[in-house]
Amino acid sequence: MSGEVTDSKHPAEPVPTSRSALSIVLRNPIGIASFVFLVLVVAAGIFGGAIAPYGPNFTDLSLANAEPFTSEFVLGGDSAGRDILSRLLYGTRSTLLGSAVMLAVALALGTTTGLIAGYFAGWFDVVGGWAANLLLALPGFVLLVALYAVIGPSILIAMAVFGVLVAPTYYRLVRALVRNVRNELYVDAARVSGLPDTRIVSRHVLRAVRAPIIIQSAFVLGAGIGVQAGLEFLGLGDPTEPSWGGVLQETFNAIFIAPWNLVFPALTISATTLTFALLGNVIRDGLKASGSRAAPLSGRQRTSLATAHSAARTAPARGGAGPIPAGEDCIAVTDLVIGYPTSKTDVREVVHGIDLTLRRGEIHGLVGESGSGKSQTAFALLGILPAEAVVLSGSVTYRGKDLLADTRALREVRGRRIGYVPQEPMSNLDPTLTVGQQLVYGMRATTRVSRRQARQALLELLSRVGINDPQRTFDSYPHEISGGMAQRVLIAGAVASDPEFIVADEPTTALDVTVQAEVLDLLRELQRERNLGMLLVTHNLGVVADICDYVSVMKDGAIVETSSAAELFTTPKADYTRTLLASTLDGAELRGPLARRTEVK
Ligand SMILES: Nc1ncnc2c1ncn2[C@@H]1O[C@H](COP(=O)(O)OP(=O)(O)OP(=O)(O)O)[C@@H](O)[C@H]1O
Repeated sequence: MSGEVTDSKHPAEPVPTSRSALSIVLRNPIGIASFVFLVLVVAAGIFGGAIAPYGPNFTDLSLANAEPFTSEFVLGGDSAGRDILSRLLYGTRSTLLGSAVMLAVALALGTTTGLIAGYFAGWFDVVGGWAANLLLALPGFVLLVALYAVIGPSILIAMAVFGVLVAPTYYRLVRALVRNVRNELYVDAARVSGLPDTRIVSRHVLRAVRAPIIIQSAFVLGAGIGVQAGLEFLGLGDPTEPSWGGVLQETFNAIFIAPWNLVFPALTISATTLTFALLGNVIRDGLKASGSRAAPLSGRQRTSLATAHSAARTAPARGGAGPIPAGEDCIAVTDLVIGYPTSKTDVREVVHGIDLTLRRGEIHGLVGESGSGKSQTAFALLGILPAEAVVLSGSVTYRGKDLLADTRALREVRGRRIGYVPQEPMSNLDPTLTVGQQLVYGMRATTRVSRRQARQALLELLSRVGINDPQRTFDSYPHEISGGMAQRVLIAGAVASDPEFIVADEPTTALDVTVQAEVLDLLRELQRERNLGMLLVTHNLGVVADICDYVSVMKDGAIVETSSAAELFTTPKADYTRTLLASTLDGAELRGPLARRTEVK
């Protein structure tokens, strides 16, 4: 086998999900080329004076407008007889310095104000918005040219002013990002936990804005070099200092005498500008890829991973569900193995070859501690595993078809013959549509009814699932109904297509205790009325005792015991089941009252 297979107890190194900008650059050929080029430019900026063959103002009039590649002047001479290569090398430092000043000003001004406006909003946000709009509306280049009369030939001051003009782009970016982050629940949690705003900003908010700022800075640096060269080309730089734009101007003036001499300063400026843009693109693409979940494997990679994995497996850890019955009225899960790739050749197994049989008319509980693989099993049955998950082996057989292998068969039965009740009712409703719109849409996608018929049937169903004012709920948006109502709505949606089976993934976890009991009653009633088969995923043994007929106990991705609910509670077979039963508080001895403190210090 090409790669090592690891199990959940010995996980391999996780696929990295966030990387530094430098490591992203060094993993990409364009990134490496850009990085090397920029290192050379910076080296030229630092050591330019030492490596230049001549001084910046060395003049040999006999070499005025000398052609490139002469023995004296490698890149030719300008109209005053100065070496173009030496002047470019000397000019690199001022070019980089100018761009660095511009970037520092733009970053300091734009990022700080964007942070304050995004985080605290209020009047600062209003004033900041106006100021940013005003600065963006100014014609920057023209303004810099006009400023020449005031500030004189100082390219550093001109670039600092340009930094002020660029600051609004940072302001807008940072403000928008911070506004998104400040509404996140983890920021609220940090706030209520008493962290001061400065800590919240540095710990949570800055992290979110760091990557976009780096990307933006690459583009801004490129633009800065172009603008600086443009100003110097127009003669607004210091005439006594060599600069890239200055050399461009000098060679441009002699374009009809020595046209080739223009090529090298032009190439230097455009290649550096382009390199910053490429670097920005590489970092952006890299961060996008690493910020998303691990990239799903291709079909071929999945097949070879599954084949290699099957070969490496020794014995399936089957859950003891007994022989799998053939027949119309059941869903049979056989030897299901699910894993998550940790690389292209390695996989972490999270479900280890389980067997499970769901029959119509029965509620089958799937119980186990958190992380034992209950949801993964339920998702596999519905074909809604995360994109990066791989079904390494096994089958889910329904009416003679393997739903894992036959996607068409899966599409035909999912939502029609097998309904789904999710764990988080609110996040499973689209906030932009009314409850009625999405219920009608869902029902018409799975059954052949007119809009009017669907509406009528759904209003009756809403009433059946215990919603007091079906019409009002039907016309409401999800945020206008309670969590309990939302779960009833989803249950109504799941049974609207008259399915044979329902997969319910912890359907009461997100609800309060009284509503939980009502929803469980409702599920039991609907199951009996419609002779439904149900897979009920739960970590609550009380729920199992309440409504399940059969139960499978999962531990570490394997089923350790399957039996009737009555047997499970009276004669549990597996040690783990006994531990699980012993760990419930129900029936435990009451603890005595707290001892009074008699001593007062
Ligand atoms: N997208 C994913 N990538 C990698 N591993 C995952 C992913 N989703 C789930 N897992 C792993 O699969 C295992 C089983 O997860 P699963 O969600 O099925 O547990 P569960 O029993 O339903 O737990 P809970 O009751 O807390 O929902 C866990 O170890 C989990 O870390």
